[in-house]
Amino acid sequence: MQIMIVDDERIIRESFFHWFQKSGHTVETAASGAEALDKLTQAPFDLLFVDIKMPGMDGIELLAAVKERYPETLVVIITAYGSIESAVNAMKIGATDYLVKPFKPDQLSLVMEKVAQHQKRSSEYNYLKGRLEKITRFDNIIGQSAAMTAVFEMIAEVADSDASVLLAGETGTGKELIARAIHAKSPRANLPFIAINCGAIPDTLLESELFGHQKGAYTGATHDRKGFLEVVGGGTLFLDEVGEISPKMQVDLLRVLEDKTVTRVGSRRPVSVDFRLVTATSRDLDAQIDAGHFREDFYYRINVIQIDIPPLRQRKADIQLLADHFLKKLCHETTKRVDRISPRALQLLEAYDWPGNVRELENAIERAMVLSKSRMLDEADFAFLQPPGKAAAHGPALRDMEKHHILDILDQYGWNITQAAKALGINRVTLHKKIRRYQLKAGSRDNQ
Ligand SMILES: Nc1ncnc2c1ncn2[C@@H]1O[C@H](COP(=O)(O)OP(=O)(O)OP(=O)(O)O)[C@@H](O)[C@H]1O
Repeated sequence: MQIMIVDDERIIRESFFHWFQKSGHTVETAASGAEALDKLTQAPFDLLFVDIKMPGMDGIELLAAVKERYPETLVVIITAYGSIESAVNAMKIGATDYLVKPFKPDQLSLVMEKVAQHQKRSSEYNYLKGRLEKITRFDNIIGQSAAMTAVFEMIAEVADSDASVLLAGETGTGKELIARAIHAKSPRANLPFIAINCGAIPDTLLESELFGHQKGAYTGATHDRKGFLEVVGGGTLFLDEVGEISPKMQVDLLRVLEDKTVTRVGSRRPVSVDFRLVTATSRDLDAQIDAGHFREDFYYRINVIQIDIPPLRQRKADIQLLADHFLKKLCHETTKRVDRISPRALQLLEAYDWPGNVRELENAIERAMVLSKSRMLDEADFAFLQPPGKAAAHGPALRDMEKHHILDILDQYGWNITQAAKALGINRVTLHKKIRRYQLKAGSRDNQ
């Protein structure tokens, strides 16, 4: 065990130190409550022996602070004969046991037995908690908020059918993960799952990727090639950012969905196809329809069932679970031993806005872990997260200026993404990312 002795009397610290070191424990000492708290921020401790009477912060105050910040750390109170009452009070606020001075080694052994029993009970508790955690995850999707539980239920309900599903949610909310879960729970689970990000591929390439082409259809088409609509062969086709598909291709896809046949580019011979369609969007398709960028008939075809995935800031109950999950996952993938997040750091994570949602949380945990020097991630490890509202305190932030400039250019080019991206000197994918990040919409200038 990692043990710390907190006592202002050097002789007590030293006698404990030798006794525990002989028993094979790792021991640290601190001469005051403040020193103990400082050491706790540097490394985790399993057990603290704390003298009640100390100048400055006394043992009871230290106990309260430890229980608040490090609830898993056990505390044994050391008290003088005659002040047992305060030791009993200490037990009420979370001490595991108490030891009366002066004491003999076998009394210390008895206390250690009690500590061991306590640890056994808490590991049983953690085991049960682990089992509960299994219930709060659904096919690798973590969540315990009411919103995510409703999403899990929807997945289970729709998986069996062949109905087209539209997943609507901001970037990084887990749409692809959910699409994969729908496929994994469906009767098509043993057939391919193909994911295509329609926002990242130029239109002509997307056409040839989806529909395939006949030899000679264009320069460079040196042989016949099947598109994904054929290759998917009975499986699930996931079209991410479906709002980016051009109106022409929407018509072509609508035909495929109605006829269940596909005609390769440059060919006239239709081939039968079979697949289940799952699509996702981070944009408001209703607004896109109103703006004339998205076809209503195609929309109804892909949106037989819609699952809305709420942004992370609207399901704070999931943050701790997700943060622990990523911590465990990253620990497993690296050699770094970081296994806890301090309660204050968690408070900070819960207060943050998460514009990039779960993906941003995963990246934040990874970044904090790489830089952290202790086994526990603390508030300071997440200093790179801008607290909500802080940017506004110093006039318009760079972020706001960028947002308004992009909106100006988009309006100027009638929301033609290709032309606006060119004018801004960035590529289309980057522009789409910024539109999503700033949640820009046609006509949203009026609400700025
Ligand atoms: N509920 C969750 N549980 C565990 N991991 C999650 C969860 N939601 C998202 N993730 C993880 O966050 C990352 C982003 O998820 P995903 O790619 O599914 O989001 P998305 O909504 O499809 O994003 P985009 O719209 O940008 O494509 C992935 O690494 C994914 O594994």
